[in-house]
Amino acid sequence: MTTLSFFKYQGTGNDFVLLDDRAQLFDIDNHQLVRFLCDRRRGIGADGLILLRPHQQLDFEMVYFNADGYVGSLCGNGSRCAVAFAHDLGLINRETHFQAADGPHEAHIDEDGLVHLRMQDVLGQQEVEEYGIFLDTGSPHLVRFQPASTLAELNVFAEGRVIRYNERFREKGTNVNFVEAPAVPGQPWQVRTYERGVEDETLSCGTGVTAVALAASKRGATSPVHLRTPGGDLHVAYEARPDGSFTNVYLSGPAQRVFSGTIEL
Ligand SMILES: N[C@H](CCC[C@H](N)C(=O)O)C(=O)O
Repeated sequence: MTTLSFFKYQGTGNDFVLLDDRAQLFDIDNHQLVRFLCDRRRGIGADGLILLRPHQQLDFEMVYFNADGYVGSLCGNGSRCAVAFAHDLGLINRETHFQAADGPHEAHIDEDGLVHLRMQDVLGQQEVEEYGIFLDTGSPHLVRFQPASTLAELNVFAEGRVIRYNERFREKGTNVNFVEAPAVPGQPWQVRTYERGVEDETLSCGTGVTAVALAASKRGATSPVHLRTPGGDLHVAYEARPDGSFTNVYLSGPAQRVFSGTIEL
C-alpha cells in the first residue's frame, strides 16, 4: 500500500488536484491514475490535475491533465492555482515566471490574494460559419453569443457536446463558451462553459473567459472586461492591435487552497 500526498485548490469553482512533484516521480503516462485521482466518487475529485515540477530557467513548470487522464493544453484557472500553490510552498514571493503547456508565463499575486496571469499573445479570431467565433487562448475555444435571458436555462452539457463532437471540431475537440451580454453597460458578461477533456460543464474556465473577453471586444466590451461564471467573477485585460491580435492579455481572479491530504493507491 502506498500513499500520495496532495493539495486541492479551486479558482472560481474550477477545481484541481495539485501535486508537489519536484522529485519528478509521478508517471505522466499513467492516465488511469490521473482519472482515479480526479474521480469525484472513487478518488479525490477534480476537473483536472496539476504537477508542479522544477524548470531549468524558470521558477517552476506546471504539467496539466484534464480529468480524462490526458495531458491538456493551457489551463488558465489551473495556472492561477499553481501560482498560489508555489507561493504557499514558499517557492516564490509575489512575482513568478513559470512554464506551461503553451510556453512561459509571468504572474503575480496581489495583497488581496488575486492572481494575475499573463496569457500568451492571442493571434486573432475567426468566424466559424454558424457555430460562433473560434480563438486559441492557450486552449481552443468556440464562443457563442446567446440571446438575452437565455443563458440560465441553456442545457450547456447537451449543447456543448453537439459542437465539441461535430465533424468540424471532433478530431482535436474544442471548449465551448456560451455568453450573455450585460443588459446594462458596466454589468458583467455572463459565461457558461463546456470543457473539453472534462467533457462536462465546469463552474468556470480561465482560457474560456479570456476567449470570451477578446471576442466581446468586437461587441462593445472594453478592457478590463468583467466576466461572471457560475463559479465566480474573473477579469480579463488586454490591448488590441491593429492587425486584430491581442497582447498584454491578463486573466485575474482568486485561487484558493481548499484542503490537503493523502490518498491510498
Ligand atoms: N479543458 C481545457 C484545458 C483547461 C481549460 C480550463 N480549465 C481553464 O481554466 O483554462 C482543454 O482541454 O482545452
